[in-house]
Amino acid sequence: MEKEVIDGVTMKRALTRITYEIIEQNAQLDDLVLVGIKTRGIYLAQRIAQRLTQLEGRQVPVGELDITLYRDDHHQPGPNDPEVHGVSLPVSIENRHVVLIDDVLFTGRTARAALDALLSQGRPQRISLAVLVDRGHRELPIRADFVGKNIPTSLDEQIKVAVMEHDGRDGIYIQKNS
Ligand SMILES: O=P(O)(O)OC[C@H]1O[C@H](OP(=O)(O)OP(=O)(O)O)[C@H](O)[C@@H]1O
Ligand SMILES: O=c1cc[nH]c(=O)[nH]1
Repeated sequence: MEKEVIDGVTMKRALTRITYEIIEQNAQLDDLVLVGIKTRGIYLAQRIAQRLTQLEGRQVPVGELDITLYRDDHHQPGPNDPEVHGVSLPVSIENRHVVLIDDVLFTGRTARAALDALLSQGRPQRISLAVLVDRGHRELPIRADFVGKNIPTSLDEQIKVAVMEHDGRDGIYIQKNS
């Protein structure tokens, strides 16, 4: 059974805070490119871009990465690395500051695959990682630069982020794997 741990209003506030932090760290918003990781990271990237426009009056390009986990058991960390299926970047990332955006950071394997995919497209000046939820249990030396919520979990739990655009509601939920 799933339990709501963060409601939609609090989730929106966390995204707004991440947006402010990105602004603070980027005097030159001209150099910024946001890249969302499928599925929900793409919607979160679009929302942060919209908020940036509202707050700063600037349009920031948003790209997409399609990365699928190849795991025997989707709920447990496994030995197989995620696979990159698609990279869609609206502008060159050469010498830009790329902020990768995902909903959940767990083992870090998706983020690592995303870094590989980005670096195959050019040489950004810098790559940062923004996640709505850091649930711990890293298997690689990867950390997020911008974190919406740290939610400590056990390995038999799963974090589900719901976004209005895909799930018809906003919120963060935790459920026990059966
Ligand atoms: O740090 P990791 O262990 O790699 O886990 C994090 C990834 O897992 C989820 O993706 P999922 O494969 O469930 O795809 P989805 O976003 O399309 O649901 C989540 O959206 C992250 O991309
Ligand atoms: O709990 C988890 C782990 C990986 N990906 C998720 O979306 N949730």
